[in-house]
Amino acid sequence: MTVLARAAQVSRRYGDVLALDRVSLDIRAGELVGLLGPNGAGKSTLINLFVGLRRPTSGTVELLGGSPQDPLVRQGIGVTPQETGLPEALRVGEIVDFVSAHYPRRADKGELLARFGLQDLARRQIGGLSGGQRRRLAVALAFAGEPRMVFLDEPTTGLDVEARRALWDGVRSFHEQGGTILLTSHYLEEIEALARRVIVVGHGRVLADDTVTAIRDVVGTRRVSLTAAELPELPGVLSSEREDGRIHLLTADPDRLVVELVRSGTPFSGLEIRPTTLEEAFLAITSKETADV
Ligand SMILES: Nc1ncnc2c1ncn2[C@@H]1O[C@H](COP(=O)(O)OP(=O)(O)OP(=O)(O)O)[C@@H](O)[C@H]1O
Repeated sequence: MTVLARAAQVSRRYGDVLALDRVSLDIRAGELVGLLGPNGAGKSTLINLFVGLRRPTSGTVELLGGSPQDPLVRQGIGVTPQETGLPEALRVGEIVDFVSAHYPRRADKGELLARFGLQDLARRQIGGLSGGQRRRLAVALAFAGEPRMVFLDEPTTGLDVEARRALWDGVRSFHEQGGTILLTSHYLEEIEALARRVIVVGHGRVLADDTVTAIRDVVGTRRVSLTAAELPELPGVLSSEREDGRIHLLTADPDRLVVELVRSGTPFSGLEIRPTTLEEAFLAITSKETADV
């Protein structure tokens, strides 16, 4: 299938900060892909490279078979950055006309607004919109030029449940008509609602690139921490580390682990079980895979 966006061994530095570290990935036509990762993981940087707002320090980025720096290539994409400032005095319909005028192909204004639940607001000034309505409008504008591919950086931040669903419906309908989308989120739940493929990034690297189901299994791990001199062999331990006299174990089945620990008669204290953060889960598993090789 045609590759619409490709990063090959891409690194990006901001001074001393290595925001992306040799990232390689392909997004093919018709895919809806979620980019998942904690704050500072490098998600926005990757989007900015794909849409031509920044250049890589090393490696190459391709967009629609050309360069993201080429304005003609960029006419084939739509973007909603994390933060947008829209002119307050313009009406909703006017800004849609203004943005569409930059593209050779234009979405039908009525349909576009309806797709994002904004059909009754075409004559409203932007200054009179609620925060959620503004965000939906900013996302709708990414679709104004009938793009082949759309990039959405945290599209639903600050939206309530209803507005989030309206936005998801809009994104889904574009995808059902064959559109390609890359969106970022901090939440697996959000990506799960939309995408099948999820790319997890942390510390500027791709930690996993898999189906949402596979990622969900990994993220479902728990961290069991305790103080003990020695531990016997325990079932289902994905990784273990010692830190300041404490032992931290990662497992998908903490109940079984604790039952076996008690059965073993090993003295321990200070037992704690908590969900792992996405980053912990992936870093532990990736470092385990590397150690196993
Ligand atoms: N213009 C910049 N100047 C200096 N450092 C930057 C700049 N932009 C990003 N960074 C740094 O690069 C790293 C990656 O940032 P990036 O915004 O890509 O992460 P992110 O995954 O999008 O985070 P968030 O979820 O918070 O938006 C961070 O350490 C950030 O501080």
